[in-house]
Amino acid sequence: MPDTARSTSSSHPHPPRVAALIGPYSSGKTSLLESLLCATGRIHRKGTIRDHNTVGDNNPQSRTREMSTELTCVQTSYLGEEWHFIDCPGSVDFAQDAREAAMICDVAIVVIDCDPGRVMTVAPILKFLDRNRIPHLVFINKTDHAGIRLRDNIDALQSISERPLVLREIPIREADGNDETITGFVDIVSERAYQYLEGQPSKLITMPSNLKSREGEAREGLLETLADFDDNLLEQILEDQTPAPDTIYDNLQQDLAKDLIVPVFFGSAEQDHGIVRLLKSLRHEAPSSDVCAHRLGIDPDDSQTVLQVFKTVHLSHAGRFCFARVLSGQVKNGDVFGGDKVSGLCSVIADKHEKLERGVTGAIVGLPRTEHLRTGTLIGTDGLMDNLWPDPLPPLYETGLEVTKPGDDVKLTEALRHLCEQDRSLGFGHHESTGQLILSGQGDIHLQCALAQLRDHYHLEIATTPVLTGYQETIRRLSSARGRYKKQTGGHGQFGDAAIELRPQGRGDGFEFSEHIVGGAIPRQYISAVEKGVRDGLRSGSLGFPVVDVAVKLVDGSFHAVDSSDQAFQMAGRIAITEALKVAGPVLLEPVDHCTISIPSDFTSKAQRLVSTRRGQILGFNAKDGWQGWDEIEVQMPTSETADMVTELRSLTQGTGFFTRRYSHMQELTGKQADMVVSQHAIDGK
Ligand SMILES: Nc1nc2c(ncn2[C@@H]2O[C@H](COP(=O)(O)OP(=O)(O)OP(=O)(O)O)[C@@H](O)[C@H]2O)c(=O)[nH]1
Repeated sequence: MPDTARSTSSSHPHPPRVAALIGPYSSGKTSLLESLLCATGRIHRKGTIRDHNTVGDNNPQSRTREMSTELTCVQTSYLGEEWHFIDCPGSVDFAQDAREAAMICDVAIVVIDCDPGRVMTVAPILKFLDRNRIPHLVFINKTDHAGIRLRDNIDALQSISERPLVLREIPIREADGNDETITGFVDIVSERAYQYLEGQPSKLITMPSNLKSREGEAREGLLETLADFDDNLLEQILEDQTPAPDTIYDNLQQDLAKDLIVPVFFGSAEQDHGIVRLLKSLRHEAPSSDVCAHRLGIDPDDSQTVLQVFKTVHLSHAGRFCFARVLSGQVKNGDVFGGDKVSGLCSVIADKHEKLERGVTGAIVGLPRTEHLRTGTLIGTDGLMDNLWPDPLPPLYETGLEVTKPGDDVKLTEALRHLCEQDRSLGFGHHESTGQLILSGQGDIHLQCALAQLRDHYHLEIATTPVLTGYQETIRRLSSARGRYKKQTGGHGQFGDAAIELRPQGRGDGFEFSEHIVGGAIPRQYISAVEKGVRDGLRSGSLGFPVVDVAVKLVDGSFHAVDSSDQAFQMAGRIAITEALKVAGPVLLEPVDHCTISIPSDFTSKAQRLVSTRRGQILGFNAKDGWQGWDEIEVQMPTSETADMVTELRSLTQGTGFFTRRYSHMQELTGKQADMVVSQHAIDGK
């Protein structure tokens, strides 16, 4: 295969390096992995997505959905150097896995579709890489179609990338009917031209004469960008000197390692176009693992062995199984990390685990049966270390869960704990006010995959239920009522009599109980029983919901020397409050969330419309801090409207919009909507 980069190869091969294939949904990451593995000899025949026989996407969920739902790590070697490629899911539903993988990689290969209309979908990924200073390059995939306009893609991409893009090659085109197809490329550092050949490596050809000026222009652009970060190079350019190729390569290597530039390549994973070009650049320019180690806050020359765990799975044959990158030293069986003694160390090649004697610095290793390690753990043989690992993505979508077989609750809790360890962006818990068991995640597909795992791996039968809203009720008017409880059934009777006044309190002021009993109308020992009865009665008001923000004053009553008891006064309190509530102007309260919606500015007006159709109130909007080209809208919106908002928000914003939410306050709900809630509640309660 022709060497499209430097012909000199380093006399000291690099220790293992890690490249994460990351990018929007369906941009071709799994196909690119297949192509890279074939080009490096790890596999001899490429599988296809259509035939469900690719190395990546090898779990049942991925195969069925024809989309990646989890990470695939594969080890290979290229020209004597070890590489670990990680195919990351592209769907926003599985973004957590992609983020964890990006954190430990030496370079992220951002794979995008060759479609300027879809470029925006990569914006959140670029933001994540930029914010965490993760070196990355772009591979524009699917350039095998006719009529491709690379320039439009690059312009659109530059408008969302904080780092300057550096074009590494330009296309050679040939007429194809009314359109043109890309038939090769010119490497603008070596200034060599290559023609793609079907099923074979690209062929070195003479540079087409009509491309010379375009190539010169592109090269000038590349040098100018590099000179922004190197004064010597700037001087050479100003003095009209031609920099030596090694100077350019050194700049490319250093600037990528410092995450100052984003080199751009193009090709076709399906046709194997541009793959060797990409591999050669990775070989020469991707930083070593010490850059990643520094980024994660450790000294790679530390005398201890240090591991960063980036993925946890639960396997039937290996218990809790952690994927970790060795950031310093060498890991071997018998080493102790915190409370965990390494045993059964293995390499990870997709779903195959092979015994490993030692994992050297830079390598990805598998650690079976761990007790204490979790995704995000940074740990050395001397113990736990401080960590710069990002927080998990906040939940955006929810469903209610119920086991259909009685007695499965404990098993379900354990299974959910496993799933949430595997994917930190999943969560579960009982709703504070409704008590409903809620599973939360990033979107509908995310939760569907979790449910499929509960069914297939944990053999649990689960029903999903709509998320209940924690409605409450309160009152508008003062009222008063008397509750008399009297039973005479021979022998000891029951007698309690309590008169109360009920008044509304301010929103959020809660419940208050006081008494103004004079002349011993109710003996003191029964007053707390009345209060208990009142509190019981407030659990379900006249609309059927818990009553809040009311004050009750016990003002009068009577008792019987023999028949009165705690129980009788509790009943009296309960009757009194039920009667008082009926005439106090009951009103429904619904919970309201404060949401911060983040969207690229192009979509701000669409997002504002979405807020108003969902009964939201816009409190203001601003440019999103540190996110050039993005806005942030502050909103108050009923909780019942936010539960599934992400689906609509994504469809309006090419999958880029997201939000955070927190409970804000309760607000009155009246009219038709309130009537619907009350009548539905009455039906459900029956
Ligand atoms: N024409 C063309 N199609 C491609 C190319 N690469 C991938 N595809 C097709 O694009 C679709 C998605 O490819 P995948 O490799 O599964 O994409 P992905 O990025 O791994 O998908 P997710 O991980 O689910 O985000 C499949 O139908 C591929 O056959 C390419 O270079 N050219």
